Amino acid sequence: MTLGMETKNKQYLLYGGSGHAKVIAECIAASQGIVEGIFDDNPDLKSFGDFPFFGCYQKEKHRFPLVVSIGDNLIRKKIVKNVKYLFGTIIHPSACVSPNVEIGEGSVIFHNSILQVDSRIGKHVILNSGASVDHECVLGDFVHISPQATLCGNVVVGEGTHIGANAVVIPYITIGKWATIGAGAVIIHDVPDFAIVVGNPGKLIKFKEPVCNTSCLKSGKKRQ
Ligand SMILES: CC(=O)SCCNC(=O)CCNC(=O)[C@H](O)C(C)(C)COP(=O)(O)OP(=O)(O)OC[C@H]1O[C@@H](n2cnc3c(N)ncnc32)[C@H](O)[C@@H]1OP(=O)(O)O
Repeated sequence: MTLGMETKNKQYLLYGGSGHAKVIAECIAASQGIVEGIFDDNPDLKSFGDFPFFGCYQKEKHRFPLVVSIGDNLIRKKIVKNVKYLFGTIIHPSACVSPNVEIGEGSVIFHNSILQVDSRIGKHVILNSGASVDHECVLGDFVHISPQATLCGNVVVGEGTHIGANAVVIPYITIGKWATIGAGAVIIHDVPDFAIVVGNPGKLIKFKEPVCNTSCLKSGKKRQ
């Protein structure tokens, strides 16, 4: 599925002046879309490349689909909760995306990544450069699949989980929510929520502390 035609002349906004934003901007340009401006809440940031820079998020300027251009999954989730609804989905023309997939709003699919048949990816997901998500995978919201990572068929990844660069997950594995898979790990067993797993074969080294779930995000407090 090539979205180049659908994206032509379409206008977008970005939220987050990061390296990740630069890649998203190039994806938009490659699809002949237009970055109309960028928000960033950092008061020290005064400009971002040649793009119109708006500073802090302003609801009234949110007139085009927005992409939260921050790689950190938890920060991305916090931002999404605080902006009005209108999100864009960006797919670089070099990505190989089956026509039989579901892609949630706000998700970005970078250069040369692959998304195979009957996969479902949630909202605000990142498929980074050259990531490969094979048939019938299910990815929750706010997942990040890093460059060159490979999910074999029928892998399930929970909300907010980060799969590190070049990691490999064998078929039928379930990875919990808000977990981290280290760069280069090979995952051959299921991974629990909030776990950090590294190495080949993947070994659980610790759990994230403090553990933070969606209810803590709602209340703005960290779970004890
Ligand atoms: C375009 C982009 O840049 S997208 C971003 C892509 N980013 C990534 O892929 C980064 C993935 N992150 C990692 O691999 C990190 O090392 C993490 C998250 C797994 C661990 O980070 P931390 O929690 O800070 O752990 P820390 O660095 O303290 O390491 C803990 C132990 O695990 C080991 N370890 C850490 N990462 C790895 C890894 N990827 N593979 C093997 N062992 C590892 C460390 O050597 C250390 O071992 P030791 O206790 O025997 O000394």
